[in-house]
Amino acid sequence: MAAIDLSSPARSSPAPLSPRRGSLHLLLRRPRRPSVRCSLDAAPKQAQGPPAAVAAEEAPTARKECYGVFCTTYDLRADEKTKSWKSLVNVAVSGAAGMISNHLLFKLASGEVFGPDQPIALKLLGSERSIQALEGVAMELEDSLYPLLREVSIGIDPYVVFEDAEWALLIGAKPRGPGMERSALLDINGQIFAEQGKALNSVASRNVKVIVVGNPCNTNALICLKNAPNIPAKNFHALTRLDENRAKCQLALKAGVFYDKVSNMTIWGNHSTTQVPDFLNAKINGRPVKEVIKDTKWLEDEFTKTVQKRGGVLIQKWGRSSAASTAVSIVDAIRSLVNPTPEGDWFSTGVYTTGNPYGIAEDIVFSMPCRSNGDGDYELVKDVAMDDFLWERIKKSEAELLAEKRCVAHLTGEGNAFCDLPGDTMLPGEM
Ligand SMILES: NC(=O)C1=CN([C@@H]2O[C@H](COP(=O)(O)OP(=O)(O)OC[C@H]3O[C@@H](n4cnc5c(N)ncnc54)[C@H](OP(=O)(O)O)[C@@H]3O)[C@@H](O)[C@H]2O)C=CC1
Ligand SMILES: O=C([O-])CC(=O)C(=O)O
Repeated sequence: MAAIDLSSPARSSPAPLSPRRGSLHLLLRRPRRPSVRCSLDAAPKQAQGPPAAVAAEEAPTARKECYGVFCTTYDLRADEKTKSWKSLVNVAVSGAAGMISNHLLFKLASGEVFGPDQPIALKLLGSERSIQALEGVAMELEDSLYPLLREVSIGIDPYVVFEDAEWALLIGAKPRGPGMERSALLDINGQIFAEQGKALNSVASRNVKVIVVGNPCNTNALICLKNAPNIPAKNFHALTRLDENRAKCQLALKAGVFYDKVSNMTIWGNHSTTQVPDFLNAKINGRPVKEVIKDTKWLEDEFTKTVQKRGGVLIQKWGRSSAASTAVSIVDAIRSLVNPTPEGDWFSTGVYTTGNPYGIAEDIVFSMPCRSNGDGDYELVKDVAMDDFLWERIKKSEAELLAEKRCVAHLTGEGNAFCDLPGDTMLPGEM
């Protein structure tokens, strides 16, 4: 159990009668469920009475799961300002007390991700290790007075925290420590993602969109989707948007243009040092990169390696891995799915390969170029050029992912694991 004192006076004090802007729930183990909610779709009877009083009458046992003064609810439809808002979106975040989340959560709550008329419920997953810190995160969210942030809950059981999640941003994962074999990391983190996949399968929205950030993110995403057979495999993503952003930045620097002039940037493959930043299809000012940057040697060697190892160089400078830019790239990844892709452009995301038009091995999670019409779904881009240089590198990343997959067969329901990982491949942060 989490080290939380549910009998503390702060949590057992009566719910306040004055309306509040949000609610914070503390979620522990099944079968406890929060039943006091702040909702835009409040039932009509709630709309008629004093909201806090209704909550107190209907959910006496829920009170103990609330956190201090946050145990209240109210009818947002009664408020002129919020009447035109969309209905609440449920966003679950794991590793919510970690560094990336510390940037991301405030962006989500501000409205810059889902839009200014999209109220949001944040469901934060921590662990016994982090639950105190998570309370601190939730308190900071409350103190930020974000109008769109209508519900915050924290907990350590994914079966509770992921309930009804429409987005699951899976960030929490054990970092690879000194001397730890990559196969051990795959196993430890794979178990986390297998459990979270099962939890999503049981309790999340049937159309939940899942973005796996925790490394090794491609194989973690594969494990997660294999453990969630009732959720479309297409809904699972491994975050490679940070790599795309890094690649755009390097091309812009070399061409002497601002980075908004770089488009059609694909990262192919694994979020590792075998990833392939594609300069064959990318464009600068609408022209093929190779027409603008004539230094082919730079593109093939320096550009490719710089992008592959950017994370590691940053760790050497900072002493920790990219957190702010990763959070920004998660925002970009979500925005690319909830807004139509600009005409002629695309974005990169690690997705399930089954049915891909490129000839990449089926049944792995591989970063590829995608477009969206803004409904949360995507299509793979078909008209991309391929040459020997690009294809050779794609095959190397594919081989790495196939080896990772063999290594986690025990977690994907495919028999006994057999680990023969290529020795020269690493996470971007390892070098
Ligand atoms: N795909 C990408 O582009 C990128 C991915 N990453 C990856 O994102 C992940 C999170 O990074 P960041 O937020 O900086 O990391 P932090 O170390 O700050 O946070 C990671 C969180 O993971 C959780 N965790 C889960 N299991 C364990 C475990 N066994 N041991 C320790 N912690 C665990 C912890 O939360 P709790 O105790 O609550 O579970 C912790 O708060 C890492 O895997 C990192 O490699 C980082 C940058 C880019
Ligand atoms: O290896 C890490 O943890 C960091 C990482 O993924 C990156 O910077 O791309």
